[in-house]
Amino acid sequence: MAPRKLIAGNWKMNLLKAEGEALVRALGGSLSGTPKPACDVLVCPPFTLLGALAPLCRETGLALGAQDCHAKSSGAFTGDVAAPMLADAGCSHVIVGHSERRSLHGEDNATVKAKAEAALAAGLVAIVCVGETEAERDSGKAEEIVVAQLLASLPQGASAKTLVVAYEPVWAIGTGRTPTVEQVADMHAALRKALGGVLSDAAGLRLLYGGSVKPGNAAELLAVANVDGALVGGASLSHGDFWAICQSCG
Ligand SMILES: O=C[C@H](O)COP(=O)(O)O
Repeated sequence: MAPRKLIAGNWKMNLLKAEGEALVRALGGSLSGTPKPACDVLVCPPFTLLGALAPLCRETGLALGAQDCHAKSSGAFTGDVAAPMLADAGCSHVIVGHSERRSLHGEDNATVKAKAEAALAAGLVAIVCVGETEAERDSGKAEEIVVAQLLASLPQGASAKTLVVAYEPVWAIGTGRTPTVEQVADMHAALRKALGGVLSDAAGLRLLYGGSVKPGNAAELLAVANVDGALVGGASLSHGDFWAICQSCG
């Protein structure tokens, strides 16, 4: 049986406290109404808002996640945040290896794997992101490249309960462009197959699609085989848009 869908909002470096609280209250209000969406809903605000939003999320049934963590559990790493600190702040999830971390902060697969292992050790679910650049897509080898990226980024000891994988084509992030449903289906099938070779419960692992998910394309993308949810950037900053995407799960 396919896993229950997960719609995750990655706020990136956006929203101040009052705006974040208003968004979480609005989402919580929608979640408590009917009909209930056929998905779990996760918000990933900036670090500074986690403490303030944790009680609100708990009250309203929203899951709370962070956008990154350090690979070490403590130490002299000025400006970084450790996975146990995120758990302590009330997070259940953390995104690691987002393409913006990979490209703007030079994070390679080994770093992403170490961060994901730190997340698991702290009791968090790691959302490991992978995806090809436009040049890699044009080379005709996108599936091969992304599968290799995933296998090199996977934490030791992961299971469907502790790991989520997000496929985000770099060229689709924030651009308004999306792959065809066939391209998404082929990539997700390839990722599921590769995961099947290393995890005994790969069938139950959530594989998210991310990259320009909007209310207008969410239903089509979420209906693709092996797509178990979405990682939403820009559209997660609007209650109306994000909630419409959640409702697209059925
Ligand atoms: O983490 C989210 C992705 O980077 C997608 O961002 P986007 O929905 O703004 O394209």
